[in-house]
Order: sequence, then C-alpha cells, then structure tokens
Amino acid sequence: MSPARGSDEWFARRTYRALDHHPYEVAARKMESELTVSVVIPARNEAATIADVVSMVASLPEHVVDELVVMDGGSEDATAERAAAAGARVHRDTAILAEHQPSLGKGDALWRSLAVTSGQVVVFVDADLHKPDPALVWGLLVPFLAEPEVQLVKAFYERSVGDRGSAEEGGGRVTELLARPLLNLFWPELAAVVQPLAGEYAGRRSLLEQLPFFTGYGVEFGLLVDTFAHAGPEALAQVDVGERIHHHQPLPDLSRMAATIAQVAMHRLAAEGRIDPTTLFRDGEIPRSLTQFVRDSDDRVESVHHDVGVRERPPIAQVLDSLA
Ligand SMILES: O=c1ccn([C@@H]2O[C@H](COP(=O)(O)OP(=O)(O)O[C@H]3O[C@H](CO)[C@@H](O)[C@H](O)[C@H]3O)[C@@H](O)[C@H]2O)c(=O)[nH]1
Ligand SMILES: O=C(O)[C@H](O)COP(=O)(O)O
Repeated sequence: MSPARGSDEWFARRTYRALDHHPYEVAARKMESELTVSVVIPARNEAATIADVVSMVASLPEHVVDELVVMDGGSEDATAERAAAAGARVHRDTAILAEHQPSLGKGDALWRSLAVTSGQVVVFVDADLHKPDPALVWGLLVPFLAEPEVQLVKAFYERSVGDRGSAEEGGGRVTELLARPLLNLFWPELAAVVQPLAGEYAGRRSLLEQLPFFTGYGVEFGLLVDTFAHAGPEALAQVDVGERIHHHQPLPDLSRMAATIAQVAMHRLAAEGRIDPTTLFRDGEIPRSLTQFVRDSDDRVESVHHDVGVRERPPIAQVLDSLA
C-alpha cells in the first residue's frame, strides 16, 4: 500500500452516502433553498427499460424534480413512445439546435438537452438501468444542498451482478481497464473518484453551460477533467447510492468506447500543453482510427477500421447567446 495522497483528503471531504439521508429531507431542503432540478435521460434503443427509469423519477417525492426530459438518440424501437407514455417529455436530439448536425451520440444529446431544460441543477440518468433506485436521483442532490461550492456530483455504486458476472467479478470494464489508470497517471487528483464514467451525475447549469461537451461516450471523462481544470477539486463531489444494474455492452463496443475516451485524454493533454501531438504522433495529429477484427462468412478474419475520433461542442452558453 502506498502512503495517503491528496486525493484521499478530497475523498474524505467530498464523499457522501445516500443512506445517511432521506428523500423527504432532500425535498424539504430543496424547497427551502429554491433550487430547481431537471432530470435528463439520454436513450437510444432502450425500449426494454426506459419506462421503468422514467417511472422511477416520477415516483420521487413531490418537489424533488421540476422537469423530466428524455433525449431520444434516434431509437429504432419503441423507446420514445414508452418514455412519453410513462410521463416524460421526449425530444429527438436532432430536432434541437438543428443547425449543428449530425448529432453525435450520447455527449451530443446531453449537450443539446441544456437548450431545452431550465433547472439550476441538471441530473443525467442512463436509460438502461434494471430496477433503478430513486437514490440515483435524489442522492445526487445532497451535496448541492450541503455545499454551495459543489458544481458537479458523480454517483457511485456497487456495479455487478445484472446479466453478467458476479459481484466479485464486478462490472465497469472500461472504467477499470482504462479510465481509472488514465486518471491515476495524468490527473492523480481525480484518482479518488470512484466511478468516473458513471452515467448518473448532476451539474449546476452555471457550470455545464460554460463547459465544452465531447461527443459520444467521451462526454463523462471530458466533463470530469474539465470541471477539475475549470473549478478545482472542491467543485466535485460523489455520492454512494447503493447498487446499480445495467445492460452490459459486448467487448468490441466497449473497446470503441475506450478508444473514444483515450482520444479525449489525448485532446486534453495536448490542450494543456502536456503532450505535443506534432512529435508524439506520426502525422502530427491524434489518430482517429481503431482497427478491430471480425470473421466473415468463410470463417476468415478480416479487419474493420472504425473512426473513434471525438468532436467538442462549444459551451452551450456561447451557442445560445449567438442565437439570442
Ligand atoms: O448514441 C447513443 C448511445 C447511448 N445513449 C444512451 O446513453 C446511456 C449510456 O449508454 P450505455 O451504452 O448504457 O453506456 P455504458 O456501456 O453503460 O457506459 C458507461 O460509460 C459511458 C462512457 O463514459 C457512459 O456514457 C455511460 O453512462 C456509462 O454507463 C444509455 O441510456 C443509452 O441509451 C444515447 O443516448 N445515444
Ligand atoms: O463503466 C464502464 O466501464 C462501462 O459501463 C462498462 O461496464 P460493464 O463492464 O459493467 O459493462
């Protein structure tokens, strides 16, 4: 074991437990503080689970949530219809800020959601959760109500069981094999964030509107390191919300997700002047391609090249100002 690090002190100060609180207490304190809260659920082909996630939010005590939006990322199944039937306002991501096309995955959907919501705190919740616990929403509000300095709150949880593996095997393959090692290497102050890729997190609008958003699955890693750079460690907090069970993507899909996150890390290290792409990469630019392998119908292995490059959407405040 290594000696204690600075991130341990942050962990001790900024780690909360939903168990120590109650949703009615949160509702009362939120009313007192006059904070308003929007919940945004990004969803693409999540017909199997979206209604349960929307219903979980709708089941929260009165006054916890002021607005509930599902961002439909072009689902080909009944996601949008089921979300609406369960009580959410549904937006198709491409219909928002339509001049910024195409809409590039989850990060783009979250970025666009800021243009159609108004809560002072925006809570993001994934749509692929099984038996979602309402603490995933109300628990995230606890640090905002306790500490005015807090601007971004990540959920953490036991992640396991579900439809793959045991609690011991655990989940979070991209987290454990890429995101956590990267943070420890390059952003050691963020090493104490238990679930850096958690899709359940909340930010103050005043922060989120000032940050760029990476497209696709780069959004969480980007928001985490950017919040740290923009506002420092005291702006971050995390909450233990119990257990979370989600749909597990196949390994090749997660490999592309990991490549996207590696891109985000390279972009930020380059922007901070900590690496020099002109000397580090052959063409002087961060390569955008990931080669994977598939078997064809003759049982031959062939390579497939995927573009895993990310784009950054500008801070939405700039975009909305230019439209005003
Ligand atoms: O183009 C897309 C792809 C996904 N989603 C939704 O985004 C959420 C998370 O996607 P998922 O495929 O379940 O991600 P995970 O494999 O669980 O990946 C983890 O790691 C990602 C990278 O940080 C995070 O975005 C996720 O929230 C986090 O759960 C789900 O509601 C999806 O329906 C979209 O809205 N649009
Ligand atoms: O956070 C992660 O690493 C991804 O969501 C993958 O999680 P899984 O290994 O539990 O599917």
